[in-house]
Amino acid sequence: MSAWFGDHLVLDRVSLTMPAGVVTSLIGPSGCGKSTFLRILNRMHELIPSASLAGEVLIDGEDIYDSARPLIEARKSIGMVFQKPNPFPAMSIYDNVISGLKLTGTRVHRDTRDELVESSLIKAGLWKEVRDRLRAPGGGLSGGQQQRLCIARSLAVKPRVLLMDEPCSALDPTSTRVIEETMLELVNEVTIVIVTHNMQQAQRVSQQCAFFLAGQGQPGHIVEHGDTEAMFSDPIDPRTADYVNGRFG
Ligand SMILES: Nc1ncnc2c1ncn2[C@@H]1O[C@H](COP(=O)(O)OP(=O)(O)OP(=O)(O)O)[C@@H](O)[C@H]1O
Repeated sequence: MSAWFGDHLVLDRVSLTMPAGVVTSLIGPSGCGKSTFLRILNRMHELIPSASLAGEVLIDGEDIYDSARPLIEARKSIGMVFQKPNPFPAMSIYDNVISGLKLTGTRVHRDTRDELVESSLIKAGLWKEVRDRLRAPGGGLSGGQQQRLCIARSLAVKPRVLLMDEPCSALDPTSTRVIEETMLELVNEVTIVIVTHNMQQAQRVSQQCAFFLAGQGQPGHIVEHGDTEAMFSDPIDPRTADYVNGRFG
């Protein structure tokens, strides 16, 4: 993929395979295009008026940008969780979980709705804390709980891929740990791609890692990608070594 804002090239011919059943982390200094890359993966980049792109995003060999494929299909199969938890604050916890179904036009029979809410909250690691107050507003939960509610909302649509843009950067260490555990449990059924500035987090949660970098006035590109452990212990490129060891960025 290449991506622009106006005539500013921000990603230059970036290519990455993110295998199913694997957590891939995207690391790199601020402004190198990680979030842009992530937003391209579920067609959110095109919501910005000046944004354009070239290339393709293949899932099972089919391009999500194929004009014959409805946009809603990509949004349903590729969910996203943002840096700042964004549940609907006045909406109940229950309704928050199923809100994505309405937005994507997914019909779920009344009888199975309770089950779906429960299973989504269990998968997001929140069920035990909210089972007795499902009708309370989502905005009444702590920051970490709200983020897990957002994960449950994404999971209720049964996505194949979950994109996470610095999902723990606004959270305390305990909530962060719970979300990291949730990610490791989910990865068997949902492929996860996470942007993180936290090198320990990248090492804890991801099996594959990609290091993005943009030189002065240059577009972002991938310097190196591969097995996370190898990238941290024995990187190929000296710039990767400097970054993962905290010498810049
Ligand atoms: N809406 C926008 N309009 C114009 N330029 C943008 C927009 N969003 C991002 N950019 C530019 O695109 C480049 C990549 O930004 P992006 O947010 O993808 O980087 P990032 O690596 O995710 O940064 P960070 O780690 O700080 O979140 C930057 O030069 C940024 O200024």
